[in-house]
Amino acid sequence: MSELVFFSGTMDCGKSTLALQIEHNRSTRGLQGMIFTRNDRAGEGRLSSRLGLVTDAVEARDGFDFHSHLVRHLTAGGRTDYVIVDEAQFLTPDQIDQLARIVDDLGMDVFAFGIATDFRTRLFPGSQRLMELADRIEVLQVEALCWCGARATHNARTVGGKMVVEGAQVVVGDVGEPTAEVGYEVLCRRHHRRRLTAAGARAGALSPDVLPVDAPTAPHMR
Ligand SMILES: Nc1ncnc2c1ncn2[C@@H]1O[C@H](COP(=O)(O)OP(=O)(O)O)[C@@H](O)[C@H]1O
Ligand SMILES: Cc1cn([C@H]2C[C@H](O)[C@@H](COP(=O)(O)O)O2)c(=O)[nH]c1=O
Repeated sequence: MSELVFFSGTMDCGKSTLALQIEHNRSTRGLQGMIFTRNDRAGEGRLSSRLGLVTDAVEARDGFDFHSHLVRHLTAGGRTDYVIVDEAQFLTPDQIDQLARIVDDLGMDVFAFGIATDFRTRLFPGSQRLMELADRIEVLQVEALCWCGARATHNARTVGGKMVVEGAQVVVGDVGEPTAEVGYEVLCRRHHRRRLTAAGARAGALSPDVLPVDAPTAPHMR
């Protein structure tokens, strides 16, 4: 029975790497995949992983119809056994419905990869629809870590190095580039709520305002 599977996790937890591994394992067994993406950092029509692997993909622009694309391909004599979609959070709910139709009407597995929530901790519309329709939701096993060492569960956006909670939902960017105008950092919920990034924590530790270590501790803080 074919399935719509949503592989979800924070930024930088290995989603694109897993997409490329699934593609590799299936294609080396003679299966034929159709790979889609939208707004990959490596540019149009590319699916890239931070491990350095990259492959060509069909860019799903605004108004792109996945189901019609597959039907046209099959009608022209093409073959497709499974579908991979990276950066699925950027798709519209209608496009996710098209992916479900590919599973149900064309009998293909569809593997969709994406982050669930944006920098404000709100679901992306495409991810919300995937959660509503997917046969299975898989949370990636490799833990991206917050600077404090806890599992990172949320994505923070920084502008000029400072964490922000307002702005456009979609701004393509990367983690680990603190000098970029717009950057991202994965955090645990506690530090996302407190808006405390690694740079903020470092600055706090160096601040002359912090109490000396031998200062008496108030009872409620012990
Ligand atoms: N130099 C490296 N050595 C080993 N693993 C790395 C290296 N750089 C990145 N990675 C791994 O790649 C993961 C990011 O993979 P990627 O597929 O690009 O993530 P995602 O698509 O979820 O944003 C990191 O969590 C890390 O495990
Ligand atoms: C949190 C958040 C992220 N984005 C963008 C930034 C990246 O281009 C992608 C996520 O890519 P990854 O392969 O999962 O690292 O999404 C965004 O546009 N808006 C956001 O709120």
